Amino acid sequence: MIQTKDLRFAYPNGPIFNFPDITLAKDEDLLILGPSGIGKTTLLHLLGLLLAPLGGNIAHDSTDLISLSEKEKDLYRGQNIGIIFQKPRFINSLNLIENIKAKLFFAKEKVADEAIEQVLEELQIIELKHKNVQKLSEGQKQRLSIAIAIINKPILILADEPTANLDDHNCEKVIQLLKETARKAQANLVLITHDQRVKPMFDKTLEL
Ligand SMILES: Nc1ncnc2c1ncn2[C@@H]1O[C@H](COP(=O)(O)OP(=O)(O)OP(=O)(O)O)[C@@H](O)[C@H]1O
Repeated sequence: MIQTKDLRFAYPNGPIFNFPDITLAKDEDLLILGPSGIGKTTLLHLLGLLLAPLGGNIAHDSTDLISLSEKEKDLYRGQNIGIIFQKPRFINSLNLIENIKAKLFFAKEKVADEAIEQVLEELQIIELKHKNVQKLSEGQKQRLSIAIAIINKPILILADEPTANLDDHNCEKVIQLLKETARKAQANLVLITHDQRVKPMFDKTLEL
Protein backbone atom coordinates (compact mmCIF):
# COMPACT_ATOMS: atom_id res chain seq x y z
CA MET A 1 0.00 0.00 0.00
CA ILE A 2 1.15 3.52 -0.85
CA GLN A 3 0.02 6.36 1.35
CA THR A 4 0.76 10.08 1.52
CA LYS A 5 -0.39 12.40 4.28
CA ASP A 6 -0.39 16.22 4.44
CA LEU A 7 2.36 16.58 1.80
CA ARG A 8 3.54 20.19 1.52
CA PHE A 9 6.19 21.67 -0.73
CA ALA A 10 7.57 25.06 -1.82
CA TYR A 11 10.25 26.04 -4.33
CA PRO A 12 12.50 28.87 -3.06
CA ASN A 13 10.46 32.12 -3.01
CA GLY A 14 7.46 30.25 -4.47
CA PRO A 15 3.97 29.54 -3.13
CA ILE A 16 3.31 26.59 -0.82
CA PHE A 17 1.66 23.55 -2.39
CA ASN A 18 -0.63 21.57 -0.06
CA PHE A 19 -1.30 18.27 -1.81
CA PRO A 20 -4.37 16.08 -1.20
CA ASP A 21 -3.67 12.75 0.52
CA ILE A 22 -3.25 9.66 -1.66
CA THR A 23 -3.96 6.05 -0.70
CA LEU A 24 -3.35 3.26 -3.17
CA ALA A 25 -4.10 -0.37 -2.43
CA LYS A 26 -2.12 -3.16 -4.12
CA ASP A 27 -2.61 -3.14 -7.92
CA GLU A 28 -4.47 0.18 -7.83
CA ASP A 29 -3.60 2.86 -10.40
CA LEU A 30 -4.05 6.62 -10.12
CA LEU A 31 -4.38 9.35 -12.71
CA ILE A 32 -3.46 12.84 -11.50
CA LEU A 33 -4.99 15.60 -13.60
CA GLY A 34 -4.82 19.36 -13.47
CA PRO A 35 -4.01 22.48 -15.46
CA SER A 36 -0.47 23.53 -16.33
CA GLY A 37 1.49 24.88 -13.37
CA ILE A 38 -0.77 23.41 -10.67
CA GLY A 39 1.99 21.16 -9.32
CA LYS A 40 1.53 17.75 -11.00
CA THR A 41 5.21 17.19 -11.79
CA THR A 42 6.13 18.48 -8.34
CA LEU A 43 3.83 15.89 -6.72
CA LEU A 44 5.23 13.14 -8.97
CA HIS A 45 8.77 14.11 -8.00
CA LEU A 46 7.81 14.03 -4.31
CA LEU A 47 6.36 10.52 -4.81
CA GLY A 48 9.60 9.55 -6.58
CA LEU A 49 11.72 10.90 -3.70
CA LEU A 50 13.39 13.32 -6.12
CA LEU A 51 12.20 16.27 -4.02
CA ALA A 52 11.93 16.47 -0.24
CA PRO A 53 8.62 17.82 1.14
CA LEU A 54 8.38 20.72 3.58
CA GLY A 55 6.15 18.52 5.68
CA GLY A 56 4.00 15.41 5.60
CA ASN A 57 4.64 11.71 5.04
CA ILE A 58 5.01 9.13 2.31
CA ALA A 59 4.77 5.47 3.31
CA HIS A 60 5.05 2.26 1.33
CA ASP A 61 3.38 -0.41 3.45
CA SER A 62 4.88 0.25 6.88
CA THR A 63 8.06 1.93 5.61
CA ASP A 64 8.23 5.69 6.24
CA LEU A 65 10.20 7.02 3.27
CA ILE A 66 10.63 10.62 4.36
CA SER A 67 12.84 9.72 7.32
CA LEU A 68 15.36 7.92 5.08
CA SER A 69 18.73 9.59 4.47
CA GLU A 70 19.45 10.94 0.96
CA LYS A 71 21.63 7.90 0.24
CA GLU A 72 18.94 5.51 1.44
CA LYS A 73 16.35 7.36 -0.67
CA ASP A 74 18.53 6.98 -3.80
CA LEU A 75 18.87 3.26 -3.23
CA TYR A 76 15.18 2.86 -2.35
CA ARG A 77 14.19 4.70 -5.53
CA GLY A 78 16.53 2.62 -7.69
CA GLN A 79 15.17 -0.62 -6.29
CA ASN A 80 11.47 0.14 -5.82
CA ILE A 81 10.33 3.12 -7.93
CA GLY A 82 10.36 3.19 -11.72
CA ILE A 83 10.11 6.68 -13.21
CA ILE A 84 9.16 7.41 -16.81
CA PHE A 85 10.15 11.02 -17.40
CA GLN A 86 8.46 13.23 -19.98
CA LYS A 87 11.82 13.56 -21.73
CA PRO A 88 13.66 10.20 -21.62
CA ARG A 89 17.00 10.26 -19.80
CA PHE A 90 19.53 7.83 -21.28
CA ILE A 91 23.30 7.50 -21.49
CA ASN A 92 23.65 8.55 -25.11
CA SER A 93 26.88 6.73 -25.89
CA LEU A 94 25.34 3.35 -24.97
CA ASN A 95 22.91 0.92 -26.62
CA LEU A 96 19.55 -0.29 -25.21
CA ILE A 97 20.88 -3.27 -23.27
CA GLU A 98 23.78 -1.22 -21.86
CA ASN A 99 21.38 1.51 -20.70
CA ILE A 100 19.28 -1.07 -18.86
CA LYS A 101 22.40 -2.55 -17.26
CA ALA A 102 23.56 0.92 -16.20
CA LYS A 103 20.28 1.44 -14.34
CA LEU A 104 20.71 -1.95 -12.63
CA PHE A 105 24.29 -1.11 -11.70
CA PHE A 106 23.27 2.15 -9.99
CA ALA A 107 20.35 0.42 -8.25
CA LYS A 108 22.72 -2.36 -7.06
CA GLU A 109 20.31 -4.90 -8.60
CA LYS A 110 20.97 -8.05 -10.61
CA VAL A 111 18.64 -9.19 -13.39
CA ALA A 112 19.47 -12.15 -15.66
CA ASP A 113 20.22 -11.36 -19.33
CA GLU A 114 17.28 -13.58 -20.35
CA ALA A 115 14.90 -11.51 -18.18
CA ILE A 116 16.19 -8.27 -19.76
CA GLU A 117 15.62 -9.71 -23.23
CA GLN A 118 12.11 -10.83 -22.23
CA VAL A 119 11.16 -7.28 -21.18
CA LEU A 120 12.54 -5.89 -24.46
CA GLU A 121 10.55 -8.56 -26.30
CA GLU A 122 7.33 -7.68 -24.49
CA LEU A 123 7.85 -4.01 -25.33
CA GLN A 124 8.61 -4.94 -28.95
CA ILE A 125 12.09 -3.38 -29.05
CA ILE A 126 14.13 -6.59 -28.84
CA GLU A 127 15.44 -6.28 -32.41
CA LEU A 128 16.93 -2.90 -31.44
CA LYS A 129 18.84 -4.18 -28.42
CA HIS A 130 22.31 -3.33 -29.76
CA LYS A 131 21.30 -0.02 -31.32
CA ASN A 132 22.69 3.26 -29.97
CA VAL A 133 19.88 5.01 -28.08
CA GLN A 134 20.39 8.25 -30.01
CA LYS A 135 19.21 6.45 -33.14
CA LEU A 136 15.82 5.45 -31.70
CA SER A 137 12.51 7.00 -32.75
CA GLU A 138 10.49 8.89 -30.11
CA GLY A 139 8.12 5.92 -29.69
CA GLN A 140 11.05 3.51 -29.32
CA LYS A 141 12.64 5.82 -26.74
CA GLN A 142 9.41 5.83 -24.79
CA ARG A 143 9.33 2.01 -24.78
CA LEU A 144 12.95 1.89 -23.61
CA SER A 145 12.06 4.33 -20.80
CA ILE A 146 9.32 1.92 -19.74
CA ALA A 147 11.76 -1.03 -19.91
CA ILE A 148 14.30 0.80 -17.72
CA ALA A 149 11.59 1.82 -15.25
CA ILE A 150 10.24 -1.71 -14.79
CA ILE A 151 13.31 -3.92 -15.29
CA ASN A 152 13.76 -4.67 -11.60
CA LYS A 153 10.06 -5.01 -10.78
CA PRO A 154 9.40 -1.77 -8.86
CA ILE A 155 6.42 -1.51 -6.54
CA LEU A 156 5.57 1.94 -7.90
CA ILE A 157 5.70 3.17 -11.51
CA LEU A 158 5.50 6.94 -12.03
CA ALA A 159 4.83 8.37 -15.48
CA ASP A 160 5.04 12.06 -16.37
CA GLU A 161 2.80 13.10 -19.31
CA PRO A 162 3.51 9.96 -21.37
CA THR A 163 0.84 10.81 -23.94
CA ALA A 164 1.87 14.38 -24.69
CA ASN A 165 2.36 14.71 -28.47
CA LEU A 166 0.65 11.39 -29.27
CA ASP A 167 -2.36 10.95 -31.56
CA ASP A 168 -5.53 9.31 -30.15
CA HIS A 169 -4.60 5.78 -31.27
CA ASN A 170 -1.08 5.90 -29.84
CA CYS A 171 -2.34 7.63 -26.69
CA GLU A 172 -4.60 4.65 -25.94
CA LYS A 173 -1.86 2.15 -26.85
CA VAL A 174 0.68 3.73 -24.49
CA ILE A 175 -1.76 3.87 -21.55
CA GLN A 176 -2.73 0.25 -22.13
CA LEU A 177 0.91 -0.76 -22.31
CA LEU A 178 1.69 1.04 -19.03
CA LYS A 179 -1.31 -0.52 -17.28
CA GLU A 180 -0.49 -4.02 -18.54
CA THR A 181 3.14 -3.55 -17.57
CA ALA A 182 2.16 -2.40 -14.08
CA ARG A 183 -0.10 -5.45 -13.61
CA LYS A 184 2.65 -7.83 -14.75
CA ALA A 185 5.14 -6.19 -12.37
CA GLN A 186 2.44 -6.13 -9.63
CA ALA A 187 3.12 -2.42 -9.23
CA ASN A 188 0.98 0.65 -8.64
CA LEU A 189 0.94 3.01 -11.61
CA VAL A 190 0.67 6.76 -10.97
CA LEU A 191 0.39 8.87 -14.10
CA ILE A 192 0.15 12.65 -14.40
CA THR A 193 -1.32 14.48 -17.34
CA HIS A 194 -3.36 17.43 -18.50
CA ASP A 195 -4.56 15.24 -21.37
CA GLN A 196 -8.31 14.79 -20.78
CA ARG A 197 -8.37 11.85 -23.26
CA VAL A 198 -6.69 9.69 -20.62
CA LYS A 199 -9.38 10.25 -17.95
CA PRO A 200 -11.83 7.50 -19.03
CA MET A 201 -8.97 4.96 -19.01
CA PHE A 202 -8.53 5.15 -15.22
CA ASP A 203 -10.92 4.13 -12.41
CA LYS A 204 -9.24 6.36 -9.85
CA THR A 205 -8.41 10.00 -10.55
CA LEU A 206 -7.19 12.95 -8.52
CA GLU A 207 -7.82 16.45 -9.81
CA LEU A 208 -5.35 19.06 -8.53
N1 LIG B 1 12.64 24.25 -9.96
C1 LIG B 1 11.67 25.15 -9.79
N2 LIG B 1 11.93 26.33 -9.16
C2 LIG B 1 10.96 27.25 -8.96
N3 LIG B 1 9.67 27.08 -9.36
C3 LIG B 1 9.37 25.93 -9.99
C4 LIG B 1 10.34 24.91 -10.24
N4 LIG B 1 9.73 23.88 -10.89
C5 LIG B 1 8.45 24.24 -11.03
N5 LIG B 1 8.23 25.46 -10.50
C6 LIG B 1 6.94 26.16 -10.47
O1 LIG B 1 6.05 25.43 -9.65
C7 LIG B 1 4.75 25.39 -10.24
C8 LIG B 1 4.30 23.94 -10.45
O2 LIG B 1 5.13 23.33 -11.43
P1 LIG B 1 4.88 21.85 -11.94
O3 LIG B 1 5.89 21.56 -13.00
O4 LIG B 1 4.82 20.92 -10.79
O5 LIG B 1 3.40 22.00 -12.58
P2 LIG B 1 2.63 21.03 -13.56
O6 LIG B 1 1.23 20.97 -13.07
O7 LIG B 1 3.35 19.73 -13.71
O8 LIG B 1 2.70 21.84 -14.92
P3 LIG B 1 2.77 21.31 -16.46
O9 LIG B 1 1.47 20.61 -16.73
O10 LIG B 1 2.90 22.59 -17.24
O11 LIG B 1 3.97 20.42 -16.58
C9 LIG B 1 4.84 26.20 -11.53
O12 LIG B 1 4.36 27.50 -11.26
C10 LIG B 1 6.31 26.22 -11.86
O13 LIG B 1 6.66 27.41 -12.52
